[in-house]
Amino acid sequence: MAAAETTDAEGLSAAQRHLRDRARELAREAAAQAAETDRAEQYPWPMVRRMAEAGFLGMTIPREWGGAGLSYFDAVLAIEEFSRACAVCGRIVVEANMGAIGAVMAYGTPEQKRLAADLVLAGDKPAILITEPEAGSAATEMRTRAVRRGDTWVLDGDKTWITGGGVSRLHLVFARAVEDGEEKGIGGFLVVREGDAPPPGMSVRRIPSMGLRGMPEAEIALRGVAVPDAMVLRPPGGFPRGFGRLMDAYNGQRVGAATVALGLAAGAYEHALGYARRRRQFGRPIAEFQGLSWMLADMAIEIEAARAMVWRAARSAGPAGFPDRLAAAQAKVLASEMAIRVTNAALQVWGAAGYSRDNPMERYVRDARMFAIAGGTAQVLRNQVAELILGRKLPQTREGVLRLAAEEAAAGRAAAE
Ligand SMILES: CC(C)(COP(=O)(O)OP(=O)(O)OC[C@H]1O[C@@H](n2cnc3c(N)ncnc32)[C@H](O)[C@@H]1OP(=O)(O)O)[C@@H](O)C(=O)NCCC(=O)NCCSC(=O)CCS(=O)O
Ligand SMILES: Cc1cc2nc3c(=O)[nH]c(=O)nc-3n(C[C@H](O)[C@H](O)[C@H](O)COP(=O)(O)OP(=O)(O)OC[C@H]3O[C@@H](n4cnc5c(N)ncnc54)[C@H](O)[C@@H]3O)c2cc1C
Repeated sequence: MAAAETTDAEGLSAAQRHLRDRARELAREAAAQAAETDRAEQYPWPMVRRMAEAGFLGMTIPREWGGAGLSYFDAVLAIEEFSRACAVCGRIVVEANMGAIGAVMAYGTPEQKRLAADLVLAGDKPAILITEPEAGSAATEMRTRAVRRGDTWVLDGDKTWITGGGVSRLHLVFARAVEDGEEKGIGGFLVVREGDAPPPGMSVRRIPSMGLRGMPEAEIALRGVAVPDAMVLRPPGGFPRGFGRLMDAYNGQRVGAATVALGLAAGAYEHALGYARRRRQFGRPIAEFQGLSWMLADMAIEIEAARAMVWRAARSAGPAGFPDRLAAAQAKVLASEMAIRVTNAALQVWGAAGYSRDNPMERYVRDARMFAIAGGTAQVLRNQVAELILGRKLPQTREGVLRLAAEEAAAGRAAAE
């Protein structure tokens, strides 16, 4: 029988502590460039190369494809460290280990896996294209279509708020699959940018955003983009179950996004704690004022609670190898809302100095804001948590609510007869 692995008080193995220490070390370089990345609104390519060389991109890719074969939990340990220093870097590590790359590694053909693994290990952060101008939370109402013409699928539609638009090479496009004139369900289509220009038929327009300014967000128009049949990602159950199985993979990225929120909150808290000890008013360190020390205490409590939920979600990988849907949604709601509160409180501790753009606190506040919106808003994820704990579908459309009411009325009449 194999000896049980020794873990520390946090439940981490020696290898996991080493991974975290390595990430912490490299995150010092990430910290040094974070302000300039934000100011210049430029994707941090030099840092991407450093993270790729150090093996932080593609950690979760199985060894047979050249990755490190690490778990989502291992990846989470590294993502928190990068996000404390530079949330843009943290998000790059998320998308180079979870989401689209997770879906390809789970459902892809050997050729698709080879292609995706090579791109990510060389420094690509894949993009996932779900949202559309008229289909945000209601993602299943997407209109983008992939129409089969022989061995080629032709994509037409508009995607928006696509993270990495213009810098990513691998794109996982969610679209309605139409074969023989009939809609079959929602599928995943892999589109690769080979050179500097977008692939034929794809155009990209950057959206100016509030935070995480080193990471481009973009509108992406797809006009007759040709995808060979060999680049269609076919999860078990085919197109009719395509959306659900692709979302299974996306639950991993929800945990990743929750980790970035956790990391940046922890980074802001550390800056606030240090400042509260140093800064003196009324002849005393400001940390001695109960109004402030309780704020610091609440920050510490909230961060620990979020970390516990994020770790639980990351460790919950189900049969498909992805984190559990309920645990992922719970962790993301808690961590994203916590990050907004904690970064705001941290800025408050700094007083006017926190409000200056010479200081990282205002960046932390801006960077924290997106996580309760992207990847499923806090409201929509609460709907999902409610459905899963109640064990029933809670329809959001008017038609769905009316249908449910009619079904319940019919069941009531049948019971009375
Ligand atoms: C799921 C929703 C779009 C609600 O739409 P519907 O009410 O039409 O859909 P459902 O009937 O609830 O679901 C359809 C189908 O999918 C399965 N499903 C849904 N969510 C999950 C999940 N998280 N994990 C596994 N399976 C899931 C569901 O069971 C159904 O399966 P069957 O057909 O029964 O097999 C809406 O609730 C929603 O999630 N909206 C948010 C959309 C979203 O998250 N967009 C993210 C875009 S990417 C992004 O933002 C990146 C940012 S980042 O930094 O990560
Ligand atoms: C920084 C950033 C990065 C992103 N990256 C990506 C990406 O890489 N790929 C991608 O595909 N998408 C991406 N998105 C898009 C993101 O997934 C959507 O913004 C999100 O799903 C919400 O859609 P929406 O913005 O259209 O809001 P809407 O769906 O229009 O919602 C507006 C408001 O209504 C609420 N609401 C809507 N429906 C309900 C309901 N049923 N119950 C209760 N409240 C409800 C919402 O919570 C929200 O407060 C990103 C967004 C941001 C901000």
